[in-house]
Amino acid sequence: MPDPGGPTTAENLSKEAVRFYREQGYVHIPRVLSETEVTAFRAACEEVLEKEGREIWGAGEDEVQVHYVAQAWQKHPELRSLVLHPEISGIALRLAGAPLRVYSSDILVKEPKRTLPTLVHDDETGLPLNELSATLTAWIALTDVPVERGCMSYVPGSHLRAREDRQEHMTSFAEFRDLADVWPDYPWQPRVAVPVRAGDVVFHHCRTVHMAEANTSDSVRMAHGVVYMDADATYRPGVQDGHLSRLSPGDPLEGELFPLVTAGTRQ
Ligand SMILES: O=C(O)CCC(=O)C(=O)O
Ligand SMILES: [Fe+3]
Repeated sequence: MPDPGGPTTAENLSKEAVRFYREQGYVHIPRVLSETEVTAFRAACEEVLEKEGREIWGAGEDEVQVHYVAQAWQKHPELRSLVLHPEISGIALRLAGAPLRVYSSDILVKEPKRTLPTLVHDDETGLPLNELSATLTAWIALTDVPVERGCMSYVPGSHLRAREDRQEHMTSFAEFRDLADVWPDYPWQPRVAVPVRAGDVVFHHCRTVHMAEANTSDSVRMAHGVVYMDADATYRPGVQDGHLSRLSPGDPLEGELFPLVTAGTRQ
């Protein structure tokens, strides 16, 4: 895909990038954040990590895939402005081609030398939501992430696979099925590793199969994952839905905890 060279904005995002995303289920958008923004957002993530502590994605302290802080955007004003960043959310809107709301944001850390690969999954399985069609994740790099530091990899076109090859939902982690069980063709699919520089963003559809490498480098990998959901998504009891406990099944997710993303407005 031609690279325009300067910063990528919601306005100058190419039609090729949108087409690539719709066909492949992911797209790497270079230079969305400036160096100054990366420094500020990374500092905010470090403050939240320090203050809130972090949870483990993985089997235990010796088998960490990722350290994370959930709902991070509600824990620091700077991170609220990251999830509502006009270019990131504006690009998400153009890729999705449908109205979106912020669902969640996670700080995603892989410590050097001691983190395992992130397991193969798609995001739909773990989202406690109905009515997903355009829902996507913006994976925002706040450090350089070459392959050796734990970059993301994607199975191109996997968001378009048949329903019988997907685990659409789970109500507990015990239900989680290995992807090769769910999708017998998975082991023969190509995977594309996407190394990124700080300030780049990779977007992926909620059904796109993805994973991340281990961090075998000497320094930390810091990223921020923002899930932008279909604006009319409703609650479907599932995993990691403690923050939705005031909702009943089928309720819309609205209001200030799930802000609508609007093109071109700084909020
Ligand atoms: O950061 C990682 O290693 C995994 C992140 C992920 O799965 C996601 O953002 O959907
Ligand atoms: Fe994911």
